[in-house]
Amino acid sequence: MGVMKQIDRLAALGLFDSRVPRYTSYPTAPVFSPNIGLTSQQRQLAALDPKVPVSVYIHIPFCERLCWFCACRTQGTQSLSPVESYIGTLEAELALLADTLPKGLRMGRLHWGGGTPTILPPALIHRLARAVKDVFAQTPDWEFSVEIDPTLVDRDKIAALAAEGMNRASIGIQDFDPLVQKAIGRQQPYEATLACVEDLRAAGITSLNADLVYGLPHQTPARMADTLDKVLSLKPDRIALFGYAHVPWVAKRQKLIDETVLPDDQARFALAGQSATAFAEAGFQAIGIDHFALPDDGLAKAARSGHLRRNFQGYTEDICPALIGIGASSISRFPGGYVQNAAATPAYIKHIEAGHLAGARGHEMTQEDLMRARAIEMIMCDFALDREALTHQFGALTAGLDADLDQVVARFGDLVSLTDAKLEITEEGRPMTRIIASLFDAHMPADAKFSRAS
Ligand SMILES: C=Cc1c2[nH]c(c1C)Cc1[nH]c(c(CCC(=O)O)c1C)Cc1[nH]c(c(C)c1CCC(=O)O)Cc1[nH]c(c(C)c1C=C)C2
Ligand SMILES: C[C@H]1O[C@@H](n2cnc3c(N)ncnc32)[C@H](O)[C@@H]1O
Ligand code: MET
Ligand code: SF4
Repeated sequence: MGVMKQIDRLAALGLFDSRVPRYTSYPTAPVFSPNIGLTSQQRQLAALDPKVPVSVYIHIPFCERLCWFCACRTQGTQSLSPVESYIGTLEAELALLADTLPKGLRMGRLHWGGGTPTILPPALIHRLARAVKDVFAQTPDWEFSVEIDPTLVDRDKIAALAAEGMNRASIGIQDFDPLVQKAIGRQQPYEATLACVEDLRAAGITSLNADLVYGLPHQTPARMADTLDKVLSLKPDRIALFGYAHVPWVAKRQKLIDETVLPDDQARFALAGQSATAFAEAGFQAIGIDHFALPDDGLAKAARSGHLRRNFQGYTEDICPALIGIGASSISRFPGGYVQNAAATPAYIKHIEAGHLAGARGHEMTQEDLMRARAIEMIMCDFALDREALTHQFGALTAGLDADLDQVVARFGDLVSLTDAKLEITEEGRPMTRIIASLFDAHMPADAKFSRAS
């Protein structure tokens, strides 16, 4: 089928009109309830099995510059004093966690995200790392990943992170074109990014991810081609390519984006396709809806063996069943549900200073929720819903999906195939993945104002 024909068909099925979640969790964070908070958090932390290692996520909600396109929970600061005081609050939260968690719990993974963790000077990097390691002993195969802003990092910071054990890194790039950068309020020279990558490799980083965004103002095929060349010349192991989510009603700073120069539906679709082709030609394997990885990278191996998972950071090969989120707006995932810390930094600080943890919203999972969460995760990771595996895990409950499966087939026809064993999304149907996943979402709010599906 020609490109135009495929796009028309997908458009008629709602590709450009649908507003659906990205399913980094199910249920998604917007439907968490304020009735599930501190009490649930304390109970679920205390109930963790100390023999099973956890993942730990720490959120640093500060940046030196605020990029206009960005929908992350973060605030701009020109001074280090709120950052230093925030590290003190994280230390206090970690001490509260130590009082609540079972003794002997270890971490298999540590991730620092944001915002911009590399806003921390070396002394604060060491302080925070020490506070985490005081509470969580490390497993022998412990991994430590950090989100790096190439324009706000230097050799001393990289050396400090490496000394604390950082072995993976993710750098923000978004786009290298000067006109695009100007239109998103983000200046980032290629040379500075290259120097950062060289420093990271010299410091022993074996897995390097680069974040890119398509659908930004002024992006054209020619400018994108140049960005893609530059990104590939940095030799990342993984690439995340996100579709620009324009949600100025959520992220107020996006009001600075000139909507008249945003690529339209067809142009966005073409930019995504052009990028995927360039990555494939460079030897990258496509992973899920928005990631690419070299065949030897752990993410590609996990995808090939059916062990890819989805969490708040996107796709992962992380197998730890629990994730403890620390810091403002961080979400913890427990075997029985989710709890999110107070989202605004001042509110988060108030909770911790009052001497208790900061859980403010959440969701406790029923068996039905757990079954649907796994079904949606399978669709997002494998483009397939393995009915046999689900039935093996959840028994008769899985029959509750039959009506949804019929609806998917009725709506998407030969873009999917359904057998007793599994539902599969065809290559051509893949752009519809989030929309198909949403048909299994029993918590989808009627008035949802999510970002677009394409
Ligand atoms: C690094 C930044 C983050 C990205 N996702 C998250 C973070 C911290 C996780 C996250 N994103 C949203 C929520 C919900 C509630 C909240 O606390 O704000 C959480 C926990 C919402 C959200 N994120 C994006 C949008 C458009 C929204 C609003 C609702 C929706 O449309 O789903 C956009 C977005 N954020 C990130 C990416 C990669 C991305 C879009 C591709 C990173
Ligand atoms: C953590 C990563 O999330 C991506 N990111 C941040 N904000 C948005 C948005 N509005 N739309 C798409 N991607 C976004 C950037 O690529 C960043 O590096
Ligand atoms: N803040 C960093 C950057 O923009 C990391 C990615 S965005 C959370 O480069
Ligand atoms: S893209 Fe990174 S540096 Fe820019 S505002 Fe978002 S978190 Fe901060």
